[in-house]
Amino acid sequence: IQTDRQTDRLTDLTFFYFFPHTESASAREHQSFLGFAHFLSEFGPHPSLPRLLGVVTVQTPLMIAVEELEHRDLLSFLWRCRQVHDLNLTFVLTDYHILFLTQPVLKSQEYLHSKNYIHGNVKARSVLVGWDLSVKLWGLGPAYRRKTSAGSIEYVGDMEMRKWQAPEALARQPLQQSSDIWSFGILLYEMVTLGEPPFPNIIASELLQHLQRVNTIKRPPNCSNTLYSIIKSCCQWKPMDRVSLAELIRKLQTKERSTNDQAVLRVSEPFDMEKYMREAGYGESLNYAVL
Ligand SMILES: Nc1ncnc2c1ncn2[C@@H]1O[C@H](COP(=O)(O)OP(=O)(O)OP(=O)(O)O)[C@@H](O)[C@H]1O
Repeated sequence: IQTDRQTDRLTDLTFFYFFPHTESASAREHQSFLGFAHFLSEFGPHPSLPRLLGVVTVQTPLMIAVEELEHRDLLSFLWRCRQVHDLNLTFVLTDYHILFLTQPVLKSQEYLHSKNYIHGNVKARSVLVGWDLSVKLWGLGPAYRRKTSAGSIEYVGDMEMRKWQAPEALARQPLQQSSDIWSFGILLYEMVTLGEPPFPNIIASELLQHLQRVNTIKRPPNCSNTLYSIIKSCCQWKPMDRVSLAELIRKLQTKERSTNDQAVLRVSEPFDMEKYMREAGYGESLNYAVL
């Protein structure tokens, strides 16, 4: 871990995490911030993870500096892609983009799994998008919290994570690598719908019972057969029935070469943040500060 002596080398393409956030931050939170920095440094560089540029440890505010990805998180990027009339933002997404943009997410999952980590928080908000549409997987907070809870059974306490979680996680069983595959299927759903919340009509606390009945996620409107079949191969109730990571990467690569690049994904309804928060499950935890 580097010290603040390195900061003058950092460029303006740097995203900083600061500590403390509040004056009442405890010593435990201080340790946890440094622990998280150390956790990030253990991964080493990978093309599909944001680069850790340095950490200020010797004086407050403590800082973690990571490579900045200019379009920020994929969820807000998807919302901006709805505004096709906005001349400053001329991105239009097709199935091709979905197949192409999500492959780095799988590559970073593969890397984490090879190091015996489960990401546990795969969703559009955990993915960062660069100016050149490079994509990197972030959102490693829950993986760190699981590591520090020393092998106790991980329970998805946070309501706002539930809509992305595999049934076994909702049922308070330990996460498996294939739990990340389920969440990847939900991420594809978010992309096809340009950032709609998954399971919009189901209350997050009742999602497990819902999945017990239907076993998978409903086809989103306008979703192609190709994409829906990939989503379903990820979102299988039984972990062992889910497609493997290697197979999924192969599938995406093959489909990317043959898919229709013409049909632009669109959403007719204007975006409504309050509705999103409610339907994504944030409303139940009253955590409106997250976005
Ligand atoms: N390296 C980065 N480059 C650009 N934007 C970033 C970067 N890291 C975070 N952001 C932006 O800041 C927001 C908050 O990031 P942060 O990592 O604090 O998320 P969080 O809600 O705490 O996530 P978690 O689910 O990991 O707890 C992200 O949604 C994203 O828009």
